[in-house]
Amino acid sequence: MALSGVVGKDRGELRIHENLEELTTDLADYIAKISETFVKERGAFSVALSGGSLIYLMRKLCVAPFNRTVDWAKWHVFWADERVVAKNHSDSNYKLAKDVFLSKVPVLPSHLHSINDAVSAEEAASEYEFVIRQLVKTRVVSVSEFCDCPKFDLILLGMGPDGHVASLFPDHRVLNVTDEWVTFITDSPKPPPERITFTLPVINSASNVVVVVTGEAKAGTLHSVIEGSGGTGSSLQPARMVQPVTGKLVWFLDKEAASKLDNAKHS
Ligand SMILES: O=C1O[C@H](COP(=O)(O)O)[C@@H](O)[C@H](O)[C@H]1O
Repeated sequence: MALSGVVGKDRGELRIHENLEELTTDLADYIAKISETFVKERGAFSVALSGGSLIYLMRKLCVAPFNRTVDWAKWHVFWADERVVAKNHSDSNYKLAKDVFLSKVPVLPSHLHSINDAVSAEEAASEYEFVIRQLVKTRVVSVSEFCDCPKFDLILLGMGPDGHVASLFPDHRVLNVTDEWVTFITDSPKPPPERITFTLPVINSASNVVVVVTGEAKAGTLHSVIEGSGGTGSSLQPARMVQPVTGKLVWFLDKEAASKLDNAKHS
């Protein structure tokens, strides 16, 4: 049973789980319910994935009951960030998601919107934005009422120990990009260096944003992001900048990641 709580105005809902077994079940259930809502409402579900530990924590989506109850043919899968490497490279976020769960469910191959891995990071970012713009025109992806941005039904993020989300790293110039949907970096502090990433305005335009954080090693950063100053000096941790304009933000945590949160102690 997850402890649940709502934190400060822009910090969203916390779901704190006793162990990974509970977290993975709750996460799969939550994603399945959001997908059902959007498939009923508009006949499609647009979901953007990240890489890293998040993908392993989504693994229950490909087992019963979710493998049978989710309307996989209506899913359109995107990547909130991707490493600019070949699709069969062990660093590829696409490969990770494909290996761990996408190859085990009936998502249509034409609905897997991965980046072009044969061009430079800059070209891959601009081509990916073009692809998303076409899918906004055909309403596969909704559009924001507030800015020139796509409105994904769900964006799933992990958080690195430094507070990075997608490939938005602390103090990096990409945090200030507001005139592009997808941008690129060639100097990622975490290898590999070349990546594409959704920009903050795109993340904050989504209808739902889920951030999944596990393990004691991230507890200090998580405390700073959720209950502390959100960074050092004048720079905010990227995870703190995740503040959906009208969408819902939910944090899926295990008790180790949440161990430094006052909110967890008092729930
Ligand atoms: O490099 C990346 O790292 C983050 C965090 O990964 P984790 O394994 O510490 O959870 C991930 O969310 C991002 O998509 C990925 O490209």
